[in-house]
Amino acid sequence: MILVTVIPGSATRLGEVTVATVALKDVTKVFPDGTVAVDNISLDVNDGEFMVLLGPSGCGKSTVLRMVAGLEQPSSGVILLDNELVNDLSPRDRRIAMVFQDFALYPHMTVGENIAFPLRLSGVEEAIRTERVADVANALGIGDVLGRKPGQLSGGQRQRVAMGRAIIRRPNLFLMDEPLSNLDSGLRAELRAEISGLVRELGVTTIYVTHDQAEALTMADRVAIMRKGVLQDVGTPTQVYGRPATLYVAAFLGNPRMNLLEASVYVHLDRHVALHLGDQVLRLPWEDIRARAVARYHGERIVVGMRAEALAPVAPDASGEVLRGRIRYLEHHGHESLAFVDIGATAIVVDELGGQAAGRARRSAGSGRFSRAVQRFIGRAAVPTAENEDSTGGIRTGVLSDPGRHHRRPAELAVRLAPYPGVSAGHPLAISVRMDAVHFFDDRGDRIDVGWR
Ligand SMILES: Nc1ncnc2c1ncn2[C@@H]1O[C@H](COP(=O)(O)OP(=O)(O)OP(=O)(O)O)[C@@H](O)[C@H]1O
Repeated sequence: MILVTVIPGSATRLGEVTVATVALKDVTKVFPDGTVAVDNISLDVNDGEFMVLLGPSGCGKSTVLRMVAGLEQPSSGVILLDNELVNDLSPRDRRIAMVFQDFALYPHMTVGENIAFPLRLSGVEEAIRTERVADVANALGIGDVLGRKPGQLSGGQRQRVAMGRAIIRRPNLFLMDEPLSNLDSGLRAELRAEISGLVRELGVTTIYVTHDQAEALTMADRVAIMRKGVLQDVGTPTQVYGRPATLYVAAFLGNPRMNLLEASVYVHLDRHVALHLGDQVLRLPWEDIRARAVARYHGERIVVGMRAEALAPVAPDASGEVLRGRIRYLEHHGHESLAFVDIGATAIVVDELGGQAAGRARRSAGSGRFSRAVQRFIGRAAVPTAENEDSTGGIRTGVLSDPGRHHRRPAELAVRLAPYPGVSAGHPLAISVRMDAVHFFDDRGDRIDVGWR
């Protein structure tokens, strides 16, 4: 891997950037045809921070970036750069540099001339231009190709030249829109380390747009996850991965994807909260700090999320929180194999591009003896009503079955196994579940939790 070398002192010479913070407050963008590309987003980017906007195609990431750059006007809301309202400031007055996916270099100019071009436009004299081009090119590891034309460069080198041309202007703020998406995966991995290393050395506040979660999780100080113009979650990679705010974020991040299973909640006072997954039951002990929060959904359906790292194959007779099923199929990835196990439960499939989860159904106070006891115990009125307990005392449907928001299908639990295990499809598997690593989401798709980050 080629590392970015920013020699001591050169960062200051290259950088000389001033403080830049970005704040979007209640920003909405509705295009003339009625498309709501950005829906009431508020987001603060700190000075020197590397903020990644992540989401599927069409969720509004580029529109946010273009509004910060001044290329689009917000329909409502304000954009502040360094606490100054810039809604009406032209792009050129914002000291912003943008790097796009389809960066265009001038084919007839050398690398050096391409990088120097913005300085030439602003009338910087040649001696200073030459010195700054050398600094930037060395920092980007392209100092030895300054005399070449773009056609004589690799894709990665061309992208570095584009970066160099953006950096040389000493922007306060970098805006990057999928700058790596045209490159092959090996080069992408190499360049993402270089780019994040370089902008950190330079200390330039950066907003970086991508739909690639690996880029987001590896490069960002913080990640802002969008869906259909709406901000879903903002946090460090560890926060959004480890404690996703919504079902959507949980489903979007991670490989393999988080297992999301429909569970019926049944409270066993003082003992545990039972989570019924089809015919199988997991128990969340009362001692678990989240048990009371989950107990509020007694008699209802929630979504239980388990990443593959929360699951481990165990001996068939193992006790504790164990799910049992049969392997439906295996995927071999070289360093590991994934078993997809039919455990007779229902999976909730979140539509990446579709609407948000169902609106919260109103919960009414319980009326039965058991309900009242639970209510007293957990101190809330969110317990089953006569209508949602069936005649056998079992649990009836909650509100997760709104087909417009999610769809359901038989669950195939993704479980990590050693590479090429001596098992095949049809083989029974017992899987232990680390209950402390399980996530809970309500019918609206919001995290059920105590406290927050
Ligand atoms: N000028 C425009 N007029 C009407 N709709 C637009 C316009 N520009 C973008 N849109 C729409 O706004 C929504 C958000 O687009 P945007 O380009 O911001 O999404 P994105 O998340 O950056 O997607 P991608 O990753 O594919 O670039 C999309 O539905 C898009 O079709």
